[in-house]
Amino acid sequence: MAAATTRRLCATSRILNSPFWTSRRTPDERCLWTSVPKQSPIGSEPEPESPRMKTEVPGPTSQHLLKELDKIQNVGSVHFFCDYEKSKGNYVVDVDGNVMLDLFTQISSLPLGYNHPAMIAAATDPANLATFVNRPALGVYPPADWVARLQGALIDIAPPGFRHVQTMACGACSVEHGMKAMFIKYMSDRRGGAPFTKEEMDTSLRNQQPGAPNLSVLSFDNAFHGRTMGCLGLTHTKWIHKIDFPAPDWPIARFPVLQYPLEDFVEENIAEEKMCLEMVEDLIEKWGRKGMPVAGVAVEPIQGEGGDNMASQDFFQGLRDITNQRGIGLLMDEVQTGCGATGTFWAHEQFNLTDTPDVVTFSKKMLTGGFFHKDSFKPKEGYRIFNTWVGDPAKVSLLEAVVKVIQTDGLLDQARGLGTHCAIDFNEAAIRDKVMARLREKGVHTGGSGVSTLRFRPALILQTKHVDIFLDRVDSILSKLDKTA
Ligand SMILES: O=C(O)CCC(=O)C(=O)O
Ligand SMILES: NCCCC(=O)O
Repeated sequence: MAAATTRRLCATSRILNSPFWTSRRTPDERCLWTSVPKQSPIGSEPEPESPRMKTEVPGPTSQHLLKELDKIQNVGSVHFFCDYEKSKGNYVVDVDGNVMLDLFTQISSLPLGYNHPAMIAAATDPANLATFVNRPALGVYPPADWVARLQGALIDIAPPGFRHVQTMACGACSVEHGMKAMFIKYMSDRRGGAPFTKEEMDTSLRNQQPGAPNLSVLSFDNAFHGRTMGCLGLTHTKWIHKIDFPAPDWPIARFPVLQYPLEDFVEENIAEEKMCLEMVEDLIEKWGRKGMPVAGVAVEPIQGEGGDNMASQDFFQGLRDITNQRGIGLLMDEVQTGCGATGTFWAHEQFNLTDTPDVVTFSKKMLTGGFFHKDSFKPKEGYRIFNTWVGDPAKVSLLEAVVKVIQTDGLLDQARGLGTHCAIDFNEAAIRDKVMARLREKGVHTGGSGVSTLRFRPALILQTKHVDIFLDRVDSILSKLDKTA
């Protein structure tokens, strides 16, 4: 009994102990949002009142489809098949008719839940038809309204201090090109404005120096920045993501491992963060001596796939100071934390940095990938940050609708504490997995992360009543675990 009770208390204190906002929360605040779509999603049906389970999950229809899909591709990651027409608001409906409260929302990528009327309206607006039908090579043939769309959907909600944005297709693509922007800036600074030499141009084609310089990017233990080959060099969560793939010998620093409750471990946590920052400096020196200078540092404001690991604003200010002093880039990866998930549009706003990061990447809830960057990180030549699509205007028009809802419904004003970005640590992965499975049986869909963490990634339209449904289910599950512990 005592062990499970401690687990529960730890979970609660973890949620309530974000290092970012201790000053503006009270102990009984819950992380919730209180806005809902003004109309019902598709058709006239409202969001379901509560979960309704008909079968186990995956149910028979999902299991049949899994077998069929397995004939075409690996299905090792598939949880269940969904009915996206019937899914509404905070509820996902699977192909067996199970109605589940969705607190994971397609790995954190549905800003307004399922079938939000504002998004349906944008998708069916005849004025958007040409955008949906004709996917342009945006970097070469942008549509006439592209500047206005970038302004309305992206620049208007850019983190403070940013006026430049580059769209991309997905999160990894965004981080990959964000890294390129840091390399371009690093080399351009060191060239001091001189043009490329013929030797640089020729050697670049054969992956040789000086055209292909031996630069590195520093990342952190338990970081997740995507799965393309460059991004994988920064990703250190699970071996299954990395094994068999060549990876660059780039420096990896310790990400602070804070002790909770924060107020009981003030000195220890300060010392931990200081040690991590010293390690960053040491690694930058060491890699410089190895002939692989560090051109930038990549970090998530909250490590997402790695288990919702957080650090204080002092730690992030420390990173900004170190990178500025050394003339190298700071890439803040907001793929999972951006678009209001933490109660501000961008999580790093809560760090009150004295200078902005150089690059801020986004995707997931933003629907389009991309990155904001400082003016000085805009390449001087075309085709350097480029591919055929460089994003998709159709996604940007949906994002415009999302941004309007966030603003008109005041979703950010109604966030408490960490907004929707919450997690619970369990002592063991097996217990976390058991709780997640029991929650699913009771109609609440959550996600795992880190070693033994259960994460919540609901839509921004989550209300108190949804949090109550979760708490009711989890209490009953934990009290049963108490009895068997
Ligand atoms: O699970 C996550 O946090 C990251 C999801 C993702 O982008 C991936 O697994 O490639
Ligand atoms: N990074 C993949 C996570 C997917 C899942 O937990 O289902």
